[in-house]
Amino acid sequence: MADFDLVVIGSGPAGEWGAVRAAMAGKRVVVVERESVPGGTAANTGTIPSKTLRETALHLSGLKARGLYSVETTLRHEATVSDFLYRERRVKNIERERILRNLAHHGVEIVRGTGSLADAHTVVVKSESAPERRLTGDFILVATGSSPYRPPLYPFGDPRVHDSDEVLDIGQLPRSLVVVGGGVIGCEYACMFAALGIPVTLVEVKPELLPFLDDEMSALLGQRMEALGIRLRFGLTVEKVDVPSAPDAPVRLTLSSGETLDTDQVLVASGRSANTKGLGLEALGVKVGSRGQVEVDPTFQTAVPHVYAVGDVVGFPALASTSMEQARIAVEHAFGLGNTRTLATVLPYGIYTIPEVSMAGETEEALRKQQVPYVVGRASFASNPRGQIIGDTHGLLKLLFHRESLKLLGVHVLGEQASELVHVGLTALLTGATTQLFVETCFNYPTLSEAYKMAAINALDQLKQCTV
Ligand SMILES: Cc1cc2nc3c(=O)[nH]c(=O)nc-3n(C[C@H](O)[C@H](O)[C@H](O)COP(=O)(O)OP(=O)(O)OC[C@H]3O[C@@H](n4cnc5c(N)ncnc54)[C@H](O)[C@@H]3O)c2cc1C
Ligand SMILES: NC(=O)c1ccc[n+]([C@@H]2O[C@H](COP(=O)([O-])OP(=O)(O)OC[C@H]3O[C@@H](n4cnc5c(N)ncnc54)[C@H](O)[C@@H]3O)[C@@H](O)[C@H]2O)c1
Repeated sequence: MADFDLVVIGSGPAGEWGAVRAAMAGKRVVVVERESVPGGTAANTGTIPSKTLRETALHLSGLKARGLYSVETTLRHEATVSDFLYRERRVKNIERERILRNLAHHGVEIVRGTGSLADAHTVVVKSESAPERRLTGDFILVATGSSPYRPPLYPFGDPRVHDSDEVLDIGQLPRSLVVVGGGVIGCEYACMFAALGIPVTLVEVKPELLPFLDDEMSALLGQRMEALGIRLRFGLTVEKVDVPSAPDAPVRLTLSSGETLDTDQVLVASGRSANTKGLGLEALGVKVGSRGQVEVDPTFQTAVPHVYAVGDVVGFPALASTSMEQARIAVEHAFGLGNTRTLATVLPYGIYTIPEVSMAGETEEALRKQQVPYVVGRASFASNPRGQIIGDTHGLLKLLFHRESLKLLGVHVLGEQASELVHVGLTALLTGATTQLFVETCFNYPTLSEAYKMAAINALDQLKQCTV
């Protein structure tokens, strides 16, 4: 008999929730983690730290007060790096403790060390502080996550050049910053540093920000980022990086256009690679892609039936939210638990820029491509009493409905609380709701959620079907 029913490699959101789901069903579970702290990217270098820093940046900058009092406040005081990082350190420690409690509460053992697969049922764990261990399991869950991709052009290791892990260890706030990559990480950090009053330039090789967003929302986000003081340079890449030896001298980046940018610090956010190196997956017959991502079927089973892989290690969408769900589905599939067979068909995206953007379902561009007839309903936060009260007058809720059935097809929000607000629309999408749901629902007043009713009425108005 194997030592465990399930051996999990990695204690990020995928590993934690996969382990807990199996343990809740009475399975014997062990989690192998190579770091001295649990929680992976989500707790330590990604989700939780960056979202905490966003709140700190908003607080230190007094930015929220600007909309309320129409005053151009500068920083409440000259923020130091320890001001900036103080809450980030606190919140991530609390999250690490929560994970340890959660695993202990469900009787999940944690083994410290780097895991690799010796065969399809055996994980070898190596660490500098303990003898090698061999853990056998009926099933193996690979949840090893991802790491920042480091293009060879950049001299990482220099205190002025960071990836998204190292930016959490900066010695001092930059006097100016160039962010390379206008993906989610690049946009979120560009906004945070700009909110602190730091001049930020963002260089993105594509012609727009976050092309998976609805075009209107992507353009609106770009406008709001420019209003925050961020210089957006699209369709360009960095071709040369000169880092002078004098620590105070600026770093010089030469762009593909020939333009040069002198900057105090650089943040490179040009994608991530899956953590599969040294795991021994290929030797077992498990396929991995160009950035290391493991190939899985919709139940997250690899080519080796009792080896599953979930979270960032399988690539897109590479979110903490989806990683946890993938782990639940994999474990339920492995042990024949529950009824869920695949990941939900509609997934939300929450982007914690300033302002936030969130979406679920289809974009206008996708509907046009599929030749689906649709009508758009918009409600601006400026015409929403709560929007006026909180001073967020640039926000927008945009709903896409099928032109004939009036079924909701897509929800897009930009503004304060967008990543929370989207859930009303997400639930409506998952239940196949139409405009009727929003028109007939009594929303709390004054709230931003009430914008759903206004957007639905706006859509009906355009079809001349308004009944209210
Ligand atoms: C800056 C940033 C901001 C983000 N913001 C958000 C957000 O707002 N919302 C959102 O949903 N997602 C966000 N993400 C993405 C999110 O953090 C990841 O999708 C999520 O952490 C993936 O979870 P995971 O469990 O697959 O991997 P990870 O969290 O990376 O955990 C993997 C774990 O496996 C361990 N490990 C790796 N190899 C081995 C080995 N051989 N042996 C033992 N242990 C090993 C690692 O040490 C790590 O602890 C963000 C990411 C970044 C970088
Ligand atoms: N709120 C959230 O959900 C959240 C927040 C942060 C990160 N994440 C996750 O983290 C992952 C990684 O994010 P990321 O932003 O690093 O990667 P990404 O792949 O999403 O974006 C990288 C961007 O860099 C650009 N780029 C690549 N090389 C370039 C170059 N040489 N010059 C200029 N631009 C270049 C790409 O065109 C792309 O837009 C994402 O998959 C995302 O799911 C999620």
